[in-house]
Amino acid sequence: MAAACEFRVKLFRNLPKYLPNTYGWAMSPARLFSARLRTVFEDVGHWALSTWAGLKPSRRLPQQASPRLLSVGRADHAKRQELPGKKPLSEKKLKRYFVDCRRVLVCGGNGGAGASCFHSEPRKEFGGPDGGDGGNGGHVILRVDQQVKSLSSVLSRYQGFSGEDGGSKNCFGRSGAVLYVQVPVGTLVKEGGRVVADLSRVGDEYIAALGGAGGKGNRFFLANDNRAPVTCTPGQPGQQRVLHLELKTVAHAGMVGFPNAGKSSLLRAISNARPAVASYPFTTLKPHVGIVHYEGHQQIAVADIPGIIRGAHQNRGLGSAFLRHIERCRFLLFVVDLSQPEPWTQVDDLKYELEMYEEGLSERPHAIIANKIDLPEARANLSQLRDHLGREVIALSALTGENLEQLLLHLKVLHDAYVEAELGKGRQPLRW
Ligand SMILES: Nc1nc2c(ncn2[C@@H]2O[C@H](COP(=O)(O)OP(=O)(O)OP(=O)(O)O)[C@@H](O)[C@H]2O)c(=O)[nH]1
Ligand SMILES: [Mg+2]
Repeated sequence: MAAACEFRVKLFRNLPKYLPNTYGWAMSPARLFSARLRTVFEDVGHWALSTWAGLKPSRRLPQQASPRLLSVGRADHAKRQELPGKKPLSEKKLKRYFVDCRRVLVCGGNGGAGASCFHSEPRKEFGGPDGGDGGNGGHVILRVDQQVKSLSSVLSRYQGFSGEDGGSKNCFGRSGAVLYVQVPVGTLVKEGGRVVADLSRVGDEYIAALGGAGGKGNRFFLANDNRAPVTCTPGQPGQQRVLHLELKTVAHAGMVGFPNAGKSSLLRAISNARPAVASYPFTTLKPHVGIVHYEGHQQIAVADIPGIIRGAHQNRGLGSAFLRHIERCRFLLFVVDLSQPEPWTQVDDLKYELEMYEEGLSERPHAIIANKIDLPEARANLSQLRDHLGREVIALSALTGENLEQLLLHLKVLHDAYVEAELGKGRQPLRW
């Protein structure tokens, strides 16, 4: 099927001519990146299109073209990529699978009891105490697993494995195995409203409940003044805790915008994520993360956050609960519907809501994306928006794919700046 073909678009050496270099980007002539997506800009004459299977001679690149690679997707093409016969899950169903809060009762395993018995052998009257100790109960440990994307697989109660009882002939009981609970990256563990752990990196572990210590057998109590102790102790019960797990989606970039601004359409256009798109507000009910692939196996994770409206911090619309997913995003993309009158008010409102949620959140590195440039009223609003904001705005259309390459390039610039800053602080940058 033609739509399923992988396309690669070769970007000419003279790309800066067509992309306004208003960000002062260092447009390196070297290979910049290639995003593994399917659609191309057929309307840009200076872009040539090649597929591995069958090149149209008229569309072949000229010999002098540099081998810089770039490709981007287009929302309407993206829709056709869905596998035939496999119906995508509706947003409502997806929401059921996406759980970002969980209350969990965790109980460590109980310790095994110590044994009380005496050595018995023919012709050996006083064999002495030989009761072994009980095994320790197993801990319950929360462990970050990159494959787990929501807290839906986390149960409401976990009971750790108990240790075995001690036996005769100085046999010690086996300790209970550790019970691992897999949680997604970005899980916050709270107890009584207090944050006790922040599992933000792959492989992070937190001991949620300690296993109880095993009891002592009577052999343990053997002493010079007591050669035949009968005392043994029971195992201790495991620790019990009620924990609140909270997921904060971890992605490089977070898309923030009013409902219907086209965030989901944009994510579909630049990545393989498939959030639902519809013309009614609050279509998206849970965060979606899409991966944008660049050359050299570099990946940038972009999160589509449900729509935010004015007064979200007072629980209007879907409320501000989703803003916590933005907290972990390293940089933001403010998506504005350019076809609406006075689109700059959207940016102001979004920044205000972010600021009300957490001070300084709106100051994160960000870009302003003006979507729906294909509509005639949007074109008229663009210069006004630029004047009001006094900064560069990336005007594009998620529907037609117009100017998506500028967003992809800027995304890379933001990502590179983040990586540099993290390395400068001696920290490992987030890798998807
Ligand atoms: N003309 C035009 N329509 C667009 C464009 N992008 C999105 N739309 C339309 O805008 C409507 C809303 O798009 P969505 O992607 O669902 O918007 P959203 O921001 O994810 O909305 P919520 O999930 O409700 O927050 C849909 O009908 C899209 O087809 C665009 O670039 N041009
Ligand atoms: Mg949406």
